[in-house]
Amino acid sequence: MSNSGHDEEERDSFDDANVHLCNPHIAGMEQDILYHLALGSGSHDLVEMFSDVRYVCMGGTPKRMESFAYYLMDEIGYKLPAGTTLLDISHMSYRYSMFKVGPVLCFSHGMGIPSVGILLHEVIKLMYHAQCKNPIFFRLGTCGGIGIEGGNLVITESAVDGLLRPYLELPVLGKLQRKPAILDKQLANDLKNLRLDDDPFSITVGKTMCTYDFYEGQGRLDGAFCDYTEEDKLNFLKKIHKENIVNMEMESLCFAALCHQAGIRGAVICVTLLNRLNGDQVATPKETLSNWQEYPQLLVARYIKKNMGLPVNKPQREYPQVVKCPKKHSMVRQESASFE
Ligand SMILES: O=P(O)(O)O[C@@H]1C[C@H](O)[C@@H](CO)O1
Ligand SMILES: O=c1cc[nH]c(=O)[nH]1
Repeated sequence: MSNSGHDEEERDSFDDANVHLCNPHIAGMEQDILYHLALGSGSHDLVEMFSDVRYVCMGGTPKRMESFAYYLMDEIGYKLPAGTTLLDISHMSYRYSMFKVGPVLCFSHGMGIPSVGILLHEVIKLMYHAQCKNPIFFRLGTCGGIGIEGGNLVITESAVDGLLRPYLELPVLGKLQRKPAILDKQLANDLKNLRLDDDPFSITVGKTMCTYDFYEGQGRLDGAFCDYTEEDKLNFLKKIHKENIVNMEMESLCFAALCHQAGIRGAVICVTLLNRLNGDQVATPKETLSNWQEYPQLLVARYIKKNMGLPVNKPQREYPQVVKCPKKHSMVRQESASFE
């Protein structure tokens, strides 16, 4: 049995397999309206529009995903049909954004489990209706590092909730359902191995704590409410760090659980915005943050290019280098003069 919950023979047959839905009702429906994407199996020719999709990339903001779509176009050498521009395919939904670059679909998923969960239901159904073969899903996010300085990458090995439980718990028809939050270990390792010596970031593979809130849920002292001390906070962060939890964000649990349930290989790659052992506020200049947000994109673009048989290259532009310090949880960043 592989870590995706499917045995190797089953996995091999996935390589050319359509996405199957664990829902007997959909096949019998006259049409399926993907309401939050402003698409439908009756209103759109989903096979014509999307059957060539092999990679689904998602992240919090529309801007990040649009930039990623443009970056991918350059990287994979994809040309838009003459006279057309990159369109937000689901702009009529006013909920999520969606861009297609050849075999890659890029979505914004908003913040938190409810938002990414709705998107994932509809994207998984889209893959099914479009008869996509064995798509791979990536979340390209931001996170708070635990013992890792800002501007480095974490690839999630497995996700836990705020109580360190490795499943998504969802009330369904008045009962709690538990969906195991398992990610593909091979995919995580393959991504990690794509780091190049010149890269300005380190990559850590470890456990991610996925919370329902950015402030109290992540033990911050700077929310509108707080009834614990700095010592309480640090004790908690150090305790979970000992359990190999290396970052906190707000979507990985649901992403892992729904990908696993659908039999889809998935990976979560987040850039750290700060080391939570040193503080709570995200005080890094915006320009630096937007540079850091490109790091997960570099790695995922490399994975896609390698899979497509294209050469993998080092970053095409200069990024500031990380300088390691001897102190345990500490690294300082050497800002390049042209950068700030
Ligand atoms: O993909 P993003 O950068 O939105 O993910 C993290 C988790 C929350 O959605 C958000 C909090 O700032 O950032
Ligand atoms: O600390 C952080 C930073 C980004 N996203 C989070 O959820 N937490």
